Parts: sequence; structure tokens; C-alpha cells
Amino acid sequence: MANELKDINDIVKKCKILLLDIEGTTTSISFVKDKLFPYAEEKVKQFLESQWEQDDVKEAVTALRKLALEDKEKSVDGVVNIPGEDASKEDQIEGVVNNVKWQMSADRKAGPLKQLQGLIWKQGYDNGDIKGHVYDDVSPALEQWQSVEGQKVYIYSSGSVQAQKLLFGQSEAGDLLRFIEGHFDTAVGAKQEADSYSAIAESIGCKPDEILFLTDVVKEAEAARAAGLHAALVSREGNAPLPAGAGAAFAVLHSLAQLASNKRKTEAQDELPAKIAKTDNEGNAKSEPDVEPVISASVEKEIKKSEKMEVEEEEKVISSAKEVKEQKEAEAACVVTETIVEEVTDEPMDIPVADVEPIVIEEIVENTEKKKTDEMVIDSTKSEPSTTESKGKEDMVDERIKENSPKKAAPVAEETPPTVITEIEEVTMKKF
Ligand SMILES: CSCCC(=O)C(=O)COP(=O)(O)O
Ligand SMILES: [Mg+2]
Repeated sequence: MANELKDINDIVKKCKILLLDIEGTTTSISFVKDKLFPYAEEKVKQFLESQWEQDDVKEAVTALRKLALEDKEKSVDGVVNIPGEDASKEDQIEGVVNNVKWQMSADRKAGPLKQLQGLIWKQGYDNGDIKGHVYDDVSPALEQWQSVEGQKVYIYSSGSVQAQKLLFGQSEAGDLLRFIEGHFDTAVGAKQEADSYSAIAESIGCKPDEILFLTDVVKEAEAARAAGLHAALVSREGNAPLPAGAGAAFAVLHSLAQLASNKRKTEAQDELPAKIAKTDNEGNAKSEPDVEPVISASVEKEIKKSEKMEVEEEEKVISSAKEVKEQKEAEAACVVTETIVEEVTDEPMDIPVADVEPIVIEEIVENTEKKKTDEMVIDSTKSEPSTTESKGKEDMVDERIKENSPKKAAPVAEETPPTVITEIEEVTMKKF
């Protein structure tokens, strides 16, 4: 079955929608556990005392009180009661604070808890106490994915939609919301329930098997797969080790840069000859209908990082190719050898990558006289969406989730496979 593919290269080729978990996927678990959670715990009392009359705070407290009653009815172990509205403000606040601390100690992912946490974190982001952590590969990967016509990025996290927007809007890598089409939280359903993923696909307006969901939690990946989505696991430094067998059941990524690096290496593209940007009469680059989108310098940097091992392999092949070439030159006078190699970077490699065939093309050309080195550039055909436009779409998605009556969005356009090929054409020519 298509949704059981375990090769990330094959999966990526099939998907238009990238659906991302946050904690352990885009963001370190340590940031959530050691920064966000302690911040909420430390500030909750003071926050409730100063914001008690605010509508969004009243809403969160009402939801927490309702949840506490449900927990009590279910005899949930350790449940902390929240006094009713007839109790004094101090008693109610004390009850809410204790209830919140109890839920957080159990790392519960309950919606009302996440709602209140989001409100407290907003103050922290607004006053500069907090900046959202995202791994270095996240911004380039989001930018690259959504730069391809028809491809979109969505977030699905237990953290409230508000908390998600704060994290990505005020991240260490800047405002990343312009790359994100929409957000889902547990209002759509629990992350370990298959139905949640069906609802997300319906809300986005695409087929389940057009979505690739990335998460650090196997049960979430299994739920997504049960709904027909593609799923892969993300293993970051600091994550809990994946259970035995997880790697056999799912592709495992160590960096989102692997998406870009694999996406551009589709079989069809590997068969294509290299393309040179064409120019008009004034020397400006002309867009060609069949020219693949170029990625930004930052994306290229991330791809290079994840391809260093691959490039090292290529260098070995190239070096031996050069030896063969020299031999050929010795054998045949007036022979020119053209070798096309991928650009090489000196940056350190810290992430494993999937095996990819190195590109080594040799061509024999007769009677050519000059030597040259050139860079081949493939021009972009896609401009960035505006923040306003993106935000409008997010709100639409969030609203659909709130209403709990998902409507179909316009179907996304057919996939255009992205190409990121920066190549050095090295032409060595000798005349004998
Ligand atoms: C949105 S930031 C807060 C993260 C959070 O509260 C949380 O529970 C993370 O869960 P995730 O589903 O992203 O693993
Ligand atoms: Mg997670």
C-alpha cells in the first residue's frame, strides 16, 4: 500500500501537504519541557490574578472546571477539584493553579490546559521572555516545501493554535508563519486517533495519501497511517529513543533538510539533462515553463549540509573518473572530457542522509579548444505568498476547526516537482 512506503524519497514524491508535529519534530523537547512548561507553571497564579476578568481567561477557566468535573466522574487518579463560581476569586484561583500544576506534572495534553498555557506564554513572547525554538533545518525546509506550486505546510500539535502561532511567529529563526498554511490542535481530535487525521485531510481539502505527517511519536505516526496518510518519524538529539522496530515500520528523519534533498532527486529529474537559465535580449533570466523552481541560499545551505556525505562519495567517484579520463586522453589525441559535478561545500555534516546516486556524466567531444568553468543556475518561477494572505488562510482553517464542521478548501494544484540543482560544469580540454 502506498501509505506504507518506508523510503522517504518515495513518500516525498507523492505528497503535496507537509503536516508537522512540533515538540520533538520542529522544536526541541527541552524547549517545551525546560522553558515553556516551567514558565507557565511559574506565572499561572500571577497571570490569573491580573487577567481574571478577561474573556479568553474566563473561557479557559470554565473549560478547566468542566474537565475537572469529568475527571472526577471518571475517578482519574490525583484529580484536583476547582471550586465553582460561587466561591471566592482567591479560592477559585488556588483551585485552578493546583489543577494546572497537577495536569502539567502528568504531561497531560488536554485542550483546556493547553488553552490556558497559550495565554500565559503570549505574555512571555510579548515581553521578550520567550523566543520559539526551531531546529536550524526547519525554516529552510518550510520555505522550500511551500515554494513549490500546490505544496503546503500545516502544523498539528497538542499545543493550542495560539501557542503554535506564537512559537512560529516569534521563533529564533524569525517569523515563519508566512510559510505555514494552517494550524490544527486537539480541537480536531487527539493525536493518537486516526479520525483526527481524516478530519484534517477533509479540512485541508485533499486526499489522505497526499499528506506526509512527521512526528517523533510512533503512536501518532500509526494513527496517521491508519487514516491513509503517509507518516515518517523524526529522531532529534534529545528525543526519547524510538522503540525497537519503529525504524523498520517507518522512515526515520534526523533533519527536515532530508525532505528538500530527496524531493529534488526524483527519478524523472535525475534523467533530465542539466538546464541553463535562458536570457532575454537584455541578459535577464527568462522564466521557462519547464524550469524547476530554485531554492533560496538558506535552503541551499541546509541541503548542502545534508548532502555532504553524498558529495564526499561523489568526490571519490569524480577522482577515479578523472583518472580514467586522463587515461582516455593519453589514448586518444584531440579528446575533450566534460565532467559535471554538484557544488561542494566545506560545511560540517551532522546529519545522516538517504543514499543517492552520485551524478557523474562524461562526454567525449572532438576538436574543442578552450577550457572553462561555469555555474549553472535554474531560475525560480514561484514568488513567496504574502503574510496577509497566508494569515487569512490560517484563520479560515482555524475557524473551520473551531466550528467542528470542516468545509472543503479548494483542491490544491497538481504537484510540480521541485528542482534544486546548483552544479559546476567543469570542462577540461586539452589539445594534443
Ligand atoms: C505549541 S508549543 C507547546 C507545545 C505543547 O504544549 C505540546 O504539548 C507539544 O506537543 P506536540 O503535539 O507538538 O508534540
Ligand atoms: Mg511531538
